[in-house]
Amino acid sequence: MTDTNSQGSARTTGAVAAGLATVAGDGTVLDTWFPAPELTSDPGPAGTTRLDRDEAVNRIGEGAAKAIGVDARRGVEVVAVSTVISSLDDKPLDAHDAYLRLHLLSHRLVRPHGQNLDGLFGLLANVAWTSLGPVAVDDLERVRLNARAEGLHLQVTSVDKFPRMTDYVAPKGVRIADADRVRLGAHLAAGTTVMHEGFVNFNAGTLGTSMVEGRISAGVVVGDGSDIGGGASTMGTLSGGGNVRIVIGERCLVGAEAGVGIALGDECVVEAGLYVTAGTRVTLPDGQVVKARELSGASNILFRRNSVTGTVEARPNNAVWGGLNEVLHAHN
Ligand SMILES: CC(C)(COP(=O)(O)OP(=O)(O)OC[C@H]1O[C@@H](n2cnc3c(N)ncnc32)[C@H](O)[C@@H]1OP(=O)(O)O)[C@@H](O)C(=O)NCCC(=O)NCCSC(=O)CCC(=O)O
Ligand SMILES: O=C(O)C1=N[C@H](C(=O)O)CCC1
Ligand SMILES: [Mg+2]
Repeated sequence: MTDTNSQGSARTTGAVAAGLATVAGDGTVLDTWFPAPELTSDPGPAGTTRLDRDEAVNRIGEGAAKAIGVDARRGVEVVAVSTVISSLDDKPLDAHDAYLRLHLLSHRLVRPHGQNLDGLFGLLANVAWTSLGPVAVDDLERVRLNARAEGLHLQVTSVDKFPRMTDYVAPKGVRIADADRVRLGAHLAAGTTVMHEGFVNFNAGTLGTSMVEGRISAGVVVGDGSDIGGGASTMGTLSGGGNVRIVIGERCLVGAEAGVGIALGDECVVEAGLYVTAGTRVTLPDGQVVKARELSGASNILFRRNSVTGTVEARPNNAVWGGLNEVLHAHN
């Protein structure tokens, strides 16, 4: 089931959304939640403006009237905003704009790599994500005491630049066994199941039905019908020197504890426990040895480490792994 909502080449489009932003005492924007972002070809000038109470109710709903205002316990003010992105090709302007782009991904309005995210990390504050909502890291101990004073136990689920996706967007047709494992900005197509060991970073995710028991790193895209086995790794490009953008094609199986540092075409299998890096020397059926990067994007290959010789081999993929177990995806 390939997701049809996503617009892979939305680069000339803009976006508009009304949302609720949390602003710390020093003016830092901690987050912005946009419940119903929209793409538009006629967005108007880029930027964020504050909405008054009536405008907020009109654009966001009745509850917005109560949601906005000062929250003394957390030392923040919640404000209603309207954010416009003139062109998704332009880099993000500020934190509101950055949050809107993350929402566009998780709402499946834009596919990974379908918009400019240059400078994103620099625009996002490092935030304490708590059971009472976002808190400025420097205010955390004071807020903890404020909570205790009211008999509340403040839970801090993470201190990070990205919140978990499901606190902002819960896309339909998706199961996520452990919500902490999926960051806002993940793109999960209907039919995707993310098990506890799975992980999905921002600007990454699935395009169709998939079982995700391994890690989908920032920028990695997994095609329809593919399975990322338990603890499997897809090599990232943000840190550690990886520079190949990983794409997993359709109906692939990346075995448990395996890893991929090259793109896979369709119908490929990587044996459990085998990490295929771009430089791995791979023996082909005719005895020729090539670097795995030369096979990047090729279809119908089974990669395995010969358990007798230790040689990594690429063979025609005759391993009929049977495809996804439909029962695990049909009723998401
Ligand atoms: C690589 C494959 C796909 C191979 O499977 P096949 O069905 O093609 O092979 P097979 O039937 O086992 O074997 C076919 C022939 O090849 C031989 N053969 C197989 N692997 C070999 C190897 N590495 N080296 C040398 N020979 C090998 C067999 O002995 C057999 O020989 P003869 O023909 O002479 O008899 C598999 O081993 C594998 O790794 N599957 C991944 C499964 C997986 O990890 N799924 C994700 C689950 S996720 C999960 O489990 C979650 C749990 C967790 O969290 O960890
Ligand atoms: O989708 C599920 O639920 C899965 N359950 C299996 C399990 O619990 O072991 C693993 C695969 C997916
Ligand atoms: Mg077999």
